[in-house]
Amino acid sequence: MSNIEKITAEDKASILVEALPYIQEFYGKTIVIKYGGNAMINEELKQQVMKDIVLMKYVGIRPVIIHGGGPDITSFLKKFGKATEFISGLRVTDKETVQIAEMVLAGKINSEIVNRLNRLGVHAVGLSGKDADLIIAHKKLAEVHDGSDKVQHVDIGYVGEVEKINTPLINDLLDKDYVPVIAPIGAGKADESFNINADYVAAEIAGALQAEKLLLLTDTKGIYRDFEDKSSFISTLTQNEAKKLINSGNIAGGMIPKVEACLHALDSGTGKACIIDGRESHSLILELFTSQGIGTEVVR
Ligand SMILES: Nc1ncnc2c1ncn2[C@@H]1O[C@H](COP(=O)(O)OP(=O)(O)O)[C@@H](O)[C@H]1O
Ligand SMILES: CC(=O)N[C@@H](CCC(=O)OP(=O)(O)O)C(=O)O
Repeated sequence: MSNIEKITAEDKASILVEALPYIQEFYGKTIVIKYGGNAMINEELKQQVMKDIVLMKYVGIRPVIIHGGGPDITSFLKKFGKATEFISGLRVTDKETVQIAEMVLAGKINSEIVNRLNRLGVHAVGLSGKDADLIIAHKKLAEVHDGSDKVQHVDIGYVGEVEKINTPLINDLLDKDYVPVIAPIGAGKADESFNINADYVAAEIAGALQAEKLLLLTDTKGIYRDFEDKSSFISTLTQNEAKKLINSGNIAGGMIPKVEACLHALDSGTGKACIIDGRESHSLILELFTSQGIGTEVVR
């Protein structure tokens, strides 16, 4: 007999009733979810994440999905014979790379997520930053930390920084009951495309919408003081500690944009920002509808 079969009818009812205060708290609220490429591991997990989003929608939450797809971009670059390089968690992006990134993010991953959500009974709409100028962007330089207080700025090509979000478009879609699914490609003013780290896009959108929460789904339990030491898990990370850990190199690679994104989202009016484990079954509904705090909450 599986564990779920051992749960009595009374247990099942009390699990549902325990969710009631959280359902009331989030009813009508906007929650921005960043669905990272490293959390898109297998069919079962992908489908669980989709079901969690559908459940959120059906209990009256306004979910907005920003997706990544870094590992898929890397494997397509390889097929085209192109190498991958990251600087401070950002992909070095030449003209061909931005075309491939746009093809993979807007063409492949976005439509896959939209289709899955629609099959599960919500009306999802896929957008890239170019649709109705959803994301206007300009060039971003990478910041390289060398352990001292000095920061070096490095040109990494067609990597963008968000300049403006078409907030009314997202609100219109939410008001009409659609679930927006957004690919992190920015529209440049000279007709160029920009590849933007999805964490930054999610933060800008969470701020623009004054979202209740920003949830970043990734492939670790959250943030560690020392990534090699699993006993150094941090459940609440302050801005001061974040800065120290980035400067010392303890927060590195793809975790840097995530932490910066959380701090920016909080600064621009998002209620809460959390990094949670997208590899854990139903991490979204556990985070939202139970008292079980999972992941790392970033605070000012
Ligand atoms: N201090 C840290 N705590 C947790 N993860 C860290 C830390 N420093 C670096 N990382 C790395 O950041 C990764 C998450 O970023 P990334 O691979 O870009 O994920 P995603 O595809 O979800 O955006 C983790 O898998 C881990 O390797
Ligand atoms: C500039 C930059 O790094 N862009 C990212 C965009 C995709 C992304 O953010 O994907 P994940 O969320 O899966 O990491 C990239 O090219 O990988």
